[in-house]
Parts: sequence; structure tokens; C-alpha cells
Amino acid sequence: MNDELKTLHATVIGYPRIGADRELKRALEAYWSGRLDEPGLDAAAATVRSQMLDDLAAAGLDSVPSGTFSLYDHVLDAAFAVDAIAPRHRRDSPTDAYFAAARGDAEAAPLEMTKWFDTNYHYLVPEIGPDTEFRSRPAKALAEYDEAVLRGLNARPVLLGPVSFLLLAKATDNAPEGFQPLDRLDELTGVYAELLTALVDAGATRVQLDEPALCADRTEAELEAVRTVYTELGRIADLLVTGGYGPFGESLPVLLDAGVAGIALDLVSGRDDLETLESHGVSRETFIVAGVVDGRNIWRCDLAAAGADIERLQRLSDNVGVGSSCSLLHVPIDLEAESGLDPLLTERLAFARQKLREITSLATPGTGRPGRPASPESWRDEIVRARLADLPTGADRRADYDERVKQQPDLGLLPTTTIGSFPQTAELRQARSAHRRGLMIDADYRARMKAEVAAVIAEQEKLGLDVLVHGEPERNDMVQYFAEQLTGFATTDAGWVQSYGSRCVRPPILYADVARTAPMTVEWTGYAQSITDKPVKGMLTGPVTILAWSFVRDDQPLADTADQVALALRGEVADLEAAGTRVIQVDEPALRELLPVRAAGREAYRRWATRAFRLATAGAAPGTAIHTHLCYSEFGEIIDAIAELDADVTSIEASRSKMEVLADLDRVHYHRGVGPGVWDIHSPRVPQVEEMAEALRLAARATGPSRLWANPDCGLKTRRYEEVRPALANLVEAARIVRAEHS
Ligand code: MET
Ligand SMILES: [Zn+2]
Repeated sequence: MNDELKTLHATVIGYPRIGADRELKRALEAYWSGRLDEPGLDAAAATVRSQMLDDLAAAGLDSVPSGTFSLYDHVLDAAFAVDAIAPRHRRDSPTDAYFAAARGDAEAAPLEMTKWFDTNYHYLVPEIGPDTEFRSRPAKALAEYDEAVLRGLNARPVLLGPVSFLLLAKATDNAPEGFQPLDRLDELTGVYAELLTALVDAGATRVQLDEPALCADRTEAELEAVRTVYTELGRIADLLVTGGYGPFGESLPVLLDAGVAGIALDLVSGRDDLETLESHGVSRETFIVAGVVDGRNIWRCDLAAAGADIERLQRLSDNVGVGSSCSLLHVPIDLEAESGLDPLLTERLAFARQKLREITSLATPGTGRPGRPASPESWRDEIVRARLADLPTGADRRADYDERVKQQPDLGLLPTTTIGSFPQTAELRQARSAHRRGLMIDADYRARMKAEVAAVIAEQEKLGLDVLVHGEPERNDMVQYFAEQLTGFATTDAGWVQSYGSRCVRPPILYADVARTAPMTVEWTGYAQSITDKPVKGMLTGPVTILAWSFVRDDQPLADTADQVALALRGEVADLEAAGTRVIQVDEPALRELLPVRAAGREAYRRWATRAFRLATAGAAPGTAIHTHLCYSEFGEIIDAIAELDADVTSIEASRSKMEVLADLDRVHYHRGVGPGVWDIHSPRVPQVEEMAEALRLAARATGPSRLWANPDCGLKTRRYEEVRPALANLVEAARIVRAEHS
């Protein structure tokens, strides 16, 4: 039979699990607040799982993943599947233990949470020590497998693979120096063997082990471990190993030589694997899932290009399937839920349900494989393109810092400030929503927001802060706020994706050339400045963060899109300056997030990301102080990039890591202003004067007192005034004490 006429196996790597209408979010929040009992939560979870199976069944896939539902996080589920529960989270009820690990409870702090590869999904970091006792706990995997089989589906149980599980974990606090979770791979492999046996005994003919950590750079020793583990586990079950988030690279030959029965390739961000596979060779029986449908972005698949990749694989194997590049966890569920989008945009989009159709269509003989239509001409903005092309070289460079600092306001030793937002009360949210729905006229809305700005300014003056903020009451979200005002962006009604646990976000869609048509923040910052003599900081979101928290067009390099966003921000910086703003903060909390998983891509990233930031800010006069703000710690790998932003002041999350970041900044000769956060705003606890003073002293010892600022770790929008007032009063007092010690 002609290859092209043969039906291909259609499958998907994973599916969104929060519910089409965010049913799981609501059930979880009701359960946590005591409004729903455990049977009620179980029932809601069962409904969501059933909805997932409905979607998978309706698409007509040849096999479907099972076990990908999660009450909170799939890495936490993996920890529970091997009983790797931290002793402080053990409770009589397994549900209590699970949520204690996820969110903490009265007795114990939760597991740490961190970002999943280069995405905005956060997973819980398992804690593994030399004494962690692994035990096989297959109940969840078996139950969900049975549910899918009862539906008449060809189900493939999914587990996070043992190598990735340990690489994503961290060592327990009391583990001896030098211990790494991966040291426990032998024991863990034994327990995975038991899990696989249980699934095979229940009738599973193939099991999917997700090994996304193999898409990062791995050492020889780690690759050797992969070889050993997969040789052993491959004897127990027919395994499909998936990666996602980039090419397997050097892991690919290792997996194949270990004899795994199947491999799922990410052919969106890991197309290099095609060549690796061609040069290494593969047995004709190997099941290869061509992950051509993008699991992370919302654009329709270019079926012609996908078809060409599929055909390349068919030359190597008789057992090629069609699938997604990774789990569809990162995309919203249904495009049909959107009514307000431009039809030209809608016809170019695919959410999870639409992506399943693309997969089955690619797998079905005789269906056409059309390419993707080019973007309409109307999406191009020649003016923006010309302005970018005409920028003189050096447009991203300011005068030397030493020159600038002389012209900037002298605020003395240890100035105090905040990061931007003040508490977002229910009343504020109601006003924004009423305005958006047309129930509050513009003039009333503006008056309401200005009253809030005035109140926030008054609070800060009373507290005695040095550089004030307007408080961001008008912002629903620091990216969406700008997306709604720039051309080239669309926002969705229901395009929710899980960020962590019950938290969902609705990323804007950046689909066309970006331009600013009017000032976006000047009214609020200008008003704030007009009612105080203290300097007010303008507040913008940086280009990298705007890209990181949006679905971004994939028809041109990210670097080009970043430059367009930067140009728009550059205009805003100029307008703020013209309105009398002398301090402008450009937030880049997501600078770390877009850092490529593999080292090879990092240099190029660093170049375009920092250039975009500088392009946005370098139009400012030397006398205008440019601040930036970063949070979500783990700065190690981007510390050079932070220095290259060339901001006059960098405020950075530091309180939980005990100011360690300052030493790192010194190492890269960062010698400009720095505001290490001295108040961990993620906790409702009000820090005392002495502990913040101690943190400032520590910081002063690390960098010298002359360029230090005193500020919290991040914005205050999730805190309440009852915490904010005393905490900021303490912060101002701590700065006063330490200032006195140095004069
Ligand atoms: N300016 C923003 C705020 O204060 C920065 C947040 S960083 C996640 O909310
Ligand atoms: Zn922050």
C-alpha cells in the first residue's frame, strides 16, 4: 500500500484537566473553603475526567492517554504514585496529605513550586532524600485506566518517567552534602517496575512515560542512567517515551538503543530530532509519534508541513502515528467558546478540541493537508516596520551609568519604594468589571480610579516612602492591561489555561504587528504625580514578559516581535517623560521563564531579550531613572542578562533566598542600584522591623550601602491593607535604622 494512503495511528500526549468551564477550579476552591465536602470534590473531579474522555472519544483517536487528570499537579501525582511524600505532609487522610503538600496547612509548609520548563505552568518540587522510601501506589493510574477502558477507549496509562521525576525533584534539607535525588534511581526503577506490572496486569498494552527532562542538556552519567532504566523497564511493558519542550537530542539514540517500543517526538520545537533519527537509524517496528500539532500554542497546524515531516518518518518506520508536540495542557479547551474574535483570527486558531481534529485529519487517508494561509496584509503595520528599520545603531544604548546617575534625583542613602501594585479590593474589581461590561460610564470609572490613586498616594506619604507608585488599580493583569491597548493583540472570553493548581490565566493572543495608538499609562501616573511632591514611578510591563504571558504569533522570530513591543513601550516611556515622570519601572518578572531549556539557545535569547528591554528604555533622558523588577527567583542562569538590561535600579526577589542574589550580581560586576526584596509578599505574615533591618545590613555588607534600595519582593495586589500598612511602616523604619548606622 502507498504510505500516504495508509491510516496512521492518531493520539495525543495529554489533555487539559481543569474542565471546559473551569469546573475543577471552582470545586477545589469550594472544598478548600469548606463549602464542599470530599465526596462533592470527588464527584466534581469525576465529571471533569468524564468530560476529558468525552472529548478524546469524540475526536476518534486510535489511542488516548489515561491518568492525566490531576487534582492539583501531575508532578505531585507522580510523587504520590511512588509514595514519596515528605514526612511533614503525612496525614491520616490521603486527600489531606495531598493538599498539605500542594498548599501547606496549619502544620506544614507546602512543597516549593517552580516553573515547568520554559512555560508558565508551575509544578510542585518533590523532596527526595537518602531515606525516602519508595512504594508503588498504582491506585490512581489503575482507576483512571479503568474509566477510559469502560468507555470503550484504547487507553494508554501515562506516568511521569522516573528520570524526569528525580531530575525535577530536589534534595531534602537534611540530605548529606553532594546527595542528588538521581542517586536514588535504582530503587525508584524497582518501584516503577511494580507500577508498570500492575498496569500490564490490568490489561494495558502500552504505557506512556513522560521524560521531558530529557529535552534538556544531560550529562554522560545521566544518559547512562537513562540507558539502564529503560532497558529494564522496557522488558516489563511496551513503552511510549515522550519528551516535549524541545528535541531529545543526545537522549534519542540512548532511548532507542535501550529498546523502547515507542517514542513521541516534539516536531514543533524539536525538529532537529528528525535528523538525529535519520542518521542514527531506527527499527521499522518502532512506534514513532510525530508530534506535529503544537501543544503549547494556539495556531492551526500547517498540515502541509506536518505532512512532509510525517512522510520523512514513514521512510524510517512502518509504525508512525500522529500526535501533539506535548500535552495540550498549555492551551485552552475550545475555540467555539469564543464569540468576540475577528473571523480572520478565528480561522487561524485551534484550541485543544480543534487540535484533536487536526490530528485525526492528518492520520486519515485522503484528507487534504492544506498549508497555512499567510497572515492577511491588514495585519502588517508598515509604519512600525519602517520605524524599527530606521532606528539608528545605538538606539538601545544610554549614556554611561556614571553620567546618568549624576543627573538623576539624589534620594540619599537607602531610599524606600514599593514594586507597583497596592491591594486590589473586591470593590476595585467590581468597578473594573462594571466598566468593562458597559455598566459604568467612562467618567465615573476614571473618577473612581483616581480616587483610589489619591488614597494610595496618601497612604504612602503617611508611611514616609521616598519613591511613590500610583498603585495600579486600573490593571486587571500586568500583561492583559497593555494587550488591550496595543494593536496586534486580541483577548479571549474563555481561553483559560492552568497556571498551577486551581489558578488559571487567560493569555492574550499576539497575532499581528504591534503598535501603540495612544498613551497607555500617562493619565494615571500623571495624576498621581500631580498630587504629590515626592517622585512617582511610572509602571510598565517589559517586552519579554508581555511575550511570555501571551500566545505569540509563530510566523516570525520572537526577537522581531519583541522589538515591536519594545518600540511601543519606548513611545510610552517618552510620553511619561514628557508628562514629568522622572522614574520609570519596566517589569521583567518573566525574563527567566523564556530562557531556552538547552544551553545552546541561551546566548541568542540573552541578546534579543536584553536588546528589547533596552530598546524600550534607552530613549529615556540620562536624568530619568529606569528601574526594573524581577521575581520568581532562580536568577542564577540569567544573572548576566539582568546586568545587560542596563537599568539604573533593579528590584529583585531576595527575602526567601536570604539575599544570595546580591553575591551573584556582584560576580557579573553589576554595580548599579539594587533593591533586594526584604519582605516576602507571598505570605500574609507581617515582617518585623528588626528582621528587615537585618536583611538590609546583610545586603549592605554584600554590595555596600551606597546603591541599595529598600523595597518588598513584589507587588502588593494580593495582600490586604491590614498587612500592607504595618509591613510598610516597618520597612520604612528598618531603612531609617540602617541608614543611621551608615551616616
Ligand atoms: N508592578 C507589578 C506589581 O507590582 C510587578 C509584578 S511582578 C509579577 O504588581
Ligand atoms: Zn514581581
